[in-house]
Amino acid sequence: MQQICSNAVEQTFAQIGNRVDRFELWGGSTVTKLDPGAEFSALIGEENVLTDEAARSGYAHDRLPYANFRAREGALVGTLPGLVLRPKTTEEVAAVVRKAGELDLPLIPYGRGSGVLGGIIPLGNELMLDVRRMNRILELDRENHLVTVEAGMHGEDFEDALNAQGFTCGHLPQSLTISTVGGWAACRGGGQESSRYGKIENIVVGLKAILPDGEVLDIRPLPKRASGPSILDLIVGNEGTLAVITQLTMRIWTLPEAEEKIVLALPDREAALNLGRKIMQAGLHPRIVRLYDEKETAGRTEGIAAFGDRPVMANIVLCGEAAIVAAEAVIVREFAASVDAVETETRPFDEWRKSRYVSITKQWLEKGYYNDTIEVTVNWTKATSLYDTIAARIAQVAPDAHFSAHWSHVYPEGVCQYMTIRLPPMDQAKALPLHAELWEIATGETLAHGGSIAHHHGSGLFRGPWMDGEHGAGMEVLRRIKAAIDPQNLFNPGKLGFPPRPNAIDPYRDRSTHEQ
Ligand SMILES: Cc1cc2nc3c(=O)[nH]c(=O)nc-3n(C[C@H](O)[C@H](O)[C@H](O)COP(=O)(O)OP(=O)(O)OC[C@H]3O[C@@H](n4cnc5c(N)ncnc54)[C@H](O)[C@@H]3O)c2cc1C
Repeated sequence: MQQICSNAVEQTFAQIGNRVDRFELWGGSTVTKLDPGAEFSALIGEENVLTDEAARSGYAHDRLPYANFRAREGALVGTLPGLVLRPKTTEEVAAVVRKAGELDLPLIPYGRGSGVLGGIIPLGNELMLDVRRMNRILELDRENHLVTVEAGMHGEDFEDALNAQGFTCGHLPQSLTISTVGGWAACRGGGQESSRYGKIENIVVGLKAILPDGEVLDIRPLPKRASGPSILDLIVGNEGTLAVITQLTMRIWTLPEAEEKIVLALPDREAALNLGRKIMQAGLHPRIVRLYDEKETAGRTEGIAAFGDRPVMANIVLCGEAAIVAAEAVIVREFAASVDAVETETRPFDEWRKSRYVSITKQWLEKGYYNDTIEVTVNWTKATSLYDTIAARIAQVAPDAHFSAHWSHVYPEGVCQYMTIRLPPMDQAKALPLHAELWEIATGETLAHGGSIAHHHGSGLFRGPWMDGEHGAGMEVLRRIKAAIDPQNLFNPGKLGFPPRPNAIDPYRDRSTHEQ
């Protein structure tokens, strides 16, 4: 499996890179020659159909690091979208989808392009369906603790509006300021407070979405059901391949009345992981659990003596009713003592909180580095071995590479390992295969450790080659569902390991030969 993945990714993206010029020439030409612009203008207004190249160029890729590396060299991974369409309502989305079906033109839903797996990259001049004009909160239901919001609403605006009413939705990704509510659900995202509020699939309880035939799917926001498999679960995480989400109904919570911050220095990573496990298995509800390896601890704790002989940091933050917070704090401190942790000043946490929505990737990119992040999940029993194995293998193949990790999404049964990999500035011809090899090591070892290849970033384009390894027979189930719901392959073709359209860039073209 590992070898397959390595070859697939390396060849796939090297190949796409080599073919870039051809695809740049294609940019917009096939679709704009057909000129369906007028047809869509009749549905959503001429001003909401963007045809010029400059506007379409802004939608050529998301924040997939590989695409950013290629962009540094002036190259595209895919094509430009044929047109950009900006509908305002669920009905307009339905009308656009029906028209796209009639014209047999594939489309890609677009939130704010903050995805990091290439989910919105057009592979053959797809229409880009920018949902950002759908940006209102439709209902705040205080009694049932639910909010209904349009999918294109800006994440930070949404959370700010809830806070102003005394609520939070509890989904606070690092990308809060650059993403949409619909994008969170489409990618099955996870926020920084997931240990208290859950991932987005625990928060979204109902939605409206448009299926590839233009039908409106309306999932009512009910507590729980036992009426067959969950359709909601099929749509949350579909990344635009099965449905365009137009509205979401989400749980909300009152803003917590009390908070307690506990910053700990621990002897090693194993102690930190044990602490996280104990906290979650005891049924506590911390809003933040952040466990850092030695490298990430060192970068955050300069000048704090406690980390001299205890080089690993844990930040635990409790919140809620004051009496519960006080009781949980007693238990956390008992657990901390049992793993030989020492409590220290809260400065590292306070500093993290101030910059919690700021990404450091851009600064590395600007300096010519190849920076990337990979988040996977694994059971507690395999967590230490997963880290050690990946760290050792990366050091072997790329001694100059940076590798570090933290664990900030914890569950009773296991943990998300969030890894940063970074290659120093070098020729791209050398860097890209090496970058692919680091991905193969991290992802292949995750599968070998029985883990999942993705915790919250989604799969998009880049993780396609590993989707069979991830799901086994389940991937064929997904392929059949996709083929049944979307027989024309209209919705975001070529993503999530699904087949691309004929004549589009096929990122999986050579995969079968590598599998032998
Ligand atoms: C610096 C940085 C930090 C990040 N931190 C986090 C984090 O903490 N947690 C986390 O979960 N993610 C994180 N991400 C990843 C990314 O921000 C999330 O995946 C986010 O949910 C994507 O939202 P978006 O609106 O930008 O979607 P886009 O990037 O526009 O789209 C992502 C995918 O979803 C599909 N899509 C978008 N909207 C819809 C819709 N309405 N209906 C159907 N499909 C749709 C697209 O077609 C695409 O496949 C981070 C990214 C960056 C760059």
